Amino acid sequence: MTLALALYQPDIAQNAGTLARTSACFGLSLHIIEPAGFPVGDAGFRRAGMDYLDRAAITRHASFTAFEAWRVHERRRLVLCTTRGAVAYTALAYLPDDVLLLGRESAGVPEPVHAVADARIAIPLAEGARSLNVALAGAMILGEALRQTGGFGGGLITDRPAPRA
Ligand SMILES: C[S@@+](CC[C@H](N)C(=O)[O-])C[C@H]1O[C@@H](n2cnc3c(N)ncnc32)[C@H](O)[C@@H]1O
Repeated sequence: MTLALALYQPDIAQNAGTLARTSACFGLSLHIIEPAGFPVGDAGFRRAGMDYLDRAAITRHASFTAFEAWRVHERRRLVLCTTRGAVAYTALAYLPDDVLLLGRESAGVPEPVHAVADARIAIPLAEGARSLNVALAGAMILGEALRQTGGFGGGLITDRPAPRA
């Protein structure tokens, strides 16, 4: 099993398309928790996802309740990425089948979703900064989770320094 990304009621098609492309590039599934603020076939979604959408494993869940039924059945942890996170994203020990949940652009996630998460993580920001773009936050957190769990693909030949010429 691999890590998975989940988007809570995403508002902006281009961000969701970017994250669909990111998921496809790392062979991960993307879970969209509806309602989204755009039709999932939206032109902006397709433009940002490009031809990677053909290989993206996207599941749409009609509600958070439906998403939770899937997740609990799969016995995966729910890791909420939130500006209100109690733990720095580099301090969490990720599991290879964690689901990384990103909140909606306009409002994050509601309190009951916050409460049900197994872990709540944040990317620490400079004093006074409110939040990152959701796709950038997802990419940073996914990078750390893949690094820790050995999830990067076979395209990486070596992580040793190149020999001197
Ligand atoms: C634009 S932000 C949401 C802003 C919203 N007002 C809030 O405070 O939750 C959209 C999503 O990106 C992710 N995100 C943005 N900045 C983050 C950070 N510094 N740490 C963790 N997640 C972040 C979270 O999943 C967040 O719900």
